Amino acid sequence: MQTTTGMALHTDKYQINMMYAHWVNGTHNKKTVFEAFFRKLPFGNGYAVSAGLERIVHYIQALRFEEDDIAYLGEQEENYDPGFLEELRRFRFTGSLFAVREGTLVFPNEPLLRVEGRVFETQLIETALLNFMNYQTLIATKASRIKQIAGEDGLLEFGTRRAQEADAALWGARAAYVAGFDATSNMLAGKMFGIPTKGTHAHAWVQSFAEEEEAFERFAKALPGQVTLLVDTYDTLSSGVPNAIRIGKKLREQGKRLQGIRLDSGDLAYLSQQARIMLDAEGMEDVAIVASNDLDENTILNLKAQGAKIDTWGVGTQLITAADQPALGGVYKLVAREADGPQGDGAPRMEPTIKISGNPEKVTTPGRKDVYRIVDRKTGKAIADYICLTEGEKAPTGERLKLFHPVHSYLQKYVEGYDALPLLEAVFKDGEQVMELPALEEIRLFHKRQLALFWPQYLRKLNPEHYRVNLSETAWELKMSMIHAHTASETE
Ligand SMILES: Nc1ncnc2c1ncn2[C@@H]1O[C@H](COP(=O)(O)OP(=O)(O)OP(=O)(O)O)[C@@H](O)[C@H]1O
Ligand SMILES: O=P(O)(O)OC[C@H]1O[C@H](OP(=O)(O)OP(=O)(O)O)[C@H](O)[C@@H]1O
Ligand SMILES: O=C(O)c1cccnc1
Repeated sequence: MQTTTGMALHTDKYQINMMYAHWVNGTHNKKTVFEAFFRKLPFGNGYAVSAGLERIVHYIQALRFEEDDIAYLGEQEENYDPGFLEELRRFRFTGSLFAVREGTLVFPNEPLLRVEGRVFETQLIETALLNFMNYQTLIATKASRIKQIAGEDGLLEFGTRRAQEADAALWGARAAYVAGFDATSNMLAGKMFGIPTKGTHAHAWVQSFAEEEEAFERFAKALPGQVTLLVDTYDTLSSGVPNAIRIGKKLREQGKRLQGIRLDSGDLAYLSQQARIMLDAEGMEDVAIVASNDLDENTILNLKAQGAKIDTWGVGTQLITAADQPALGGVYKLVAREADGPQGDGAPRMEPTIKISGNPEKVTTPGRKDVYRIVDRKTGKAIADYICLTEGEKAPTGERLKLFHPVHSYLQKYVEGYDALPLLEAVFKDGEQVMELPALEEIRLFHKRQLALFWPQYLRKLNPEHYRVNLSETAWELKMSMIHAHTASETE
């Protein structure tokens, strides 16, 4: 389930077969550089929220082929050579990982991960890395959209029962918390990650007693400090709310307080307004109204526009399954490889590599790259992201900088008076973890600060402005020369 040990086989068979073919050819220790990025933002959003790194780190730390993995591989129809299986027995990740921090706002075509190492290991981990990065980034992005609309209202993650199995529920709850949700209903997620947990009660609680009022009373007696009553089992306004008010009064007499009521069906705008009037008439202005029922950012926005009196939103299915776009299309592409032929005495000589496609959006950008967030010193706001090669050119340092659109090169501009914040940070170097992972609260805060770096037009839910990700001139020229070299050799 949530374990990251024993996950060496959490990969596609073609990775094992490529590892094998490299081993047979004696090329398995050749150095490679891969970068992971996505091409299209989900949900029509203006940004995505990076997530998944913590799990990636745990996965890499624990990456070993256990004896039962080796035995299973030995049974495959490929009939792998025992020498290869022996090599897998000794397998350890010896490469380097550079990654953007969880909670970072990220954009299409910029590397979120850069993995460097022997092709034997960089190829193996592709599947798991994309699996973790794509799902968690998707859910963090969906949660961030909901948070943008909910503002300072409470947000509870209720998705577990509808999630695509247990891992999705747990890591999805964490991704939602990173992006601004306040609590989860999933107790294991609370225990594992330290996310605050919250819960009301279900219709079954009310149904298990003859009378709704009795059910409320018994619940309040058992949990006097934590009473949020679900008021829609029979009839919200004629039964649920009046009964909740009666319990609220009793609690008040005991010096306690009814925390809230929960609405879970019907017209949530109308019912919340009426319930608010009824509660306020009894001096219960401090009793919160919680709403749930297939909510997402659109229904929440709509309900707010209708003047719904809802303080806290419980969001499940739509968030945890990213229902309107159930996958993020992140990819992992080879950008540099160890050159053939004799190597010098020092580090291996690397050369860029490109993937050509008839679709210009799918042509990869060759070379080992870094990405910087260019922030205007005067406004403190991000202007654009800037991708440049790690070798053969200078990282941006504040002087006049030419920005290039990576696909439409005629789109260019110059910027000055900026800070260039590097987004990719070293997480592993030569197999050793060099970054201490931040605590979850720190990640959440970091995400909040990230949002403050962007003008609101990039953050709005509907038709946001397009934030630019640019290539350095040198990276652009390398890409063009490699495209030309390939197309020229094709026409020869
Ligand atoms: N005032 C409103 N404006 C827009 N959408 C609303 C409003 N009130 C509720 N909704 C949403 O409309 C949908 C109503 O779905 P549905 O008709 O299945 O629920 P219901 O009949 O009220 O409850 P259930 O079938 O769960 O008992 C939900 O997604 C809910 O969040
Ligand atoms: O609607 P979601 O955003 O997924 O939130 C979680 C839902 O789970 C519970 O419902 P339950 O499982 O009892 O089903 P029902 O209310 O949909 O009948 C709760 O009452 C919410 O309606
Ligand atoms: O605590 C709740 O109200 C809750 C938890 C999970 C799913 N729906 C509601």
